[in-house]
Amino acid sequence: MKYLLGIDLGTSSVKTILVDQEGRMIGSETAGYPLEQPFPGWAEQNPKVWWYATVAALDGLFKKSGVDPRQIEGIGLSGQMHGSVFLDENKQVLRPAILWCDQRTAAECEWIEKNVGPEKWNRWVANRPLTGFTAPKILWVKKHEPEIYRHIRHILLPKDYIRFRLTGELATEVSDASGTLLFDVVRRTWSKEMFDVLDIPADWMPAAHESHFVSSVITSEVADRLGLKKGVPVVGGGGDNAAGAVGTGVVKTGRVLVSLGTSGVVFAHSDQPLVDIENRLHSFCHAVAGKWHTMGVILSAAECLKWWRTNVGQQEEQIAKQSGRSVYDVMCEAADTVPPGSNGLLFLPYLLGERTPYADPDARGAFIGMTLRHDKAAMTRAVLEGVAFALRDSLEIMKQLQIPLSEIRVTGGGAKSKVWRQIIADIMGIEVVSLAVDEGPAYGAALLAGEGAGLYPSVEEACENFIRTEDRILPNPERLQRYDEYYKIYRQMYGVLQNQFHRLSELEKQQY
Ligand SMILES: Nc1ncnc2c1ncn2[C@@H]1O[C@H](COP(=O)(O)OP(=O)(O)O)[C@@H](O)[C@H]1O
Ligand SMILES: O=C(CO)[C@@H](O)[C@H](O)COP(=O)(O)O
Repeated sequence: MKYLLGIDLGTSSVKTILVDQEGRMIGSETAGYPLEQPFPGWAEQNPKVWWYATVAALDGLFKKSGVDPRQIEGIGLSGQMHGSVFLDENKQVLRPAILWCDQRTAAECEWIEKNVGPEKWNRWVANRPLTGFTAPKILWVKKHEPEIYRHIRHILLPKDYIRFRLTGELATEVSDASGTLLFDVVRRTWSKEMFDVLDIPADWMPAAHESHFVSSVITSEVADRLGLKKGVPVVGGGGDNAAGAVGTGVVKTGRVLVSLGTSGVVFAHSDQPLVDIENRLHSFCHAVAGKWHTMGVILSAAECLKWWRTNVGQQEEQIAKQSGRSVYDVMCEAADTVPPGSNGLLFLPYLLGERTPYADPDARGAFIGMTLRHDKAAMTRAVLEGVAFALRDSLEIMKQLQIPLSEIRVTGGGAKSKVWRQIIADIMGIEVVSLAVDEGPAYGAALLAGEGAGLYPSVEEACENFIRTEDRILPNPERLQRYDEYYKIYRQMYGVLQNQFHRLSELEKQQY
């Protein structure tokens, strides 16, 4: 039997999975790491920590699965997008990576807005500048850390640092490159014009390949250390959402991916490049060769539930321990006893600022409409609903763009909750499908490795052969109607509170 390895470098942990050539999941292992927030709005991680976690997870995976690692025929990578890893001439890490949810680059985005403007950025890179994207981070380092900037010779995206440690090669692929603001998404190549106007050396970014392409093989040292055979190919892989779309079979028009990870994503496949000229959504390359996708991203999705659990979930932790269940299951079951609409309570999930549809680093979260009747269960339900309302904002834009939306496939940690899946179906008004085996981006990365290693003729065919749907949840018409009323109010709340959010952020920053 031949095996494939998928590695997904998430924001909270790295997940490694082993898949056999028939697409069956053989085993998985994760290793976590912290998110550093040294200043309000900043988010960083040390790339070396990613690598140590990856090696630890792979050691655990091989030990647990009992599979001889020498039977592995290909490796695929996926990971959190947009983060920047700065390397010097010796390919040493110069500073912690600045992540996708880091909000420090508002001034750099403004500069790009003034000096480039929508007509050019739509023509060159199909996307507007956003604080999470890579190029503004480079400009920030140039201005605030000139000593570091002087030493930069290479810039990598997070998963591509793992590729570098596995293979010694500097490379990326089109889906992740799309989120740098330096990539011509329509022509699937780097944009010389954007490098020139931002005065960023083009040779700092690595070669960008199609996602199934094998650009390199593992080094002998890595083969020896991990017990792999020499020369195992590593394919391009994908940004976590594009790889997640492959891993859930979102490789056809009409299928939509909703990801409930740290961030929340609504992702629609497209056969042609579809540029939202108003730039409300991202227009990126898909990890499927010659295909694209349109995507809305909220910065804090399942992270809201994690935040809520961390701060108020001690009692639920105890119950979970005693009953051998996940604390999230305990919390979601309690939320299920509360009627839709949480008895008139709304939650705005902008705990990390926001991206879609409000590109606002200083947006903040809120509970709105509290009364003495509201208890913890109602507030938990409001958190789940608030995330779903925020995702519906992206779906509404997709409807305006006439993107076909026939079925939602859910993935990410939050998708484990049937209660949350039902809320998504009832708020979005579209059937929500979960998968028999949901390993999301890591599985997509493994299937891409299978195409690259020549085990499958195409990743689309592998998806159709191997991905099985399990649970189908239809929207309940009564609840949908009730949620429509709540959504009308939800939509107004950001506009109402925007100025107050900004003032609060200013006051908080003054204390540092
Ligand atoms: N059973 C569950 N029910 C609801 N939410 C869950 C459950 N298990 C995990 N989660 C949520 O999923 C999150 C982790 O999601 P994941 O997709 O692994 O994140 P990332 O890829 O961004 O690191 C947790 O923080 C938690 O909020
Ligand atoms: O910024 C984006 C996509 O544009 C995020 O989706 C990141 O890619 C992080 O993903 P998760 O760790 O939440 O999966």
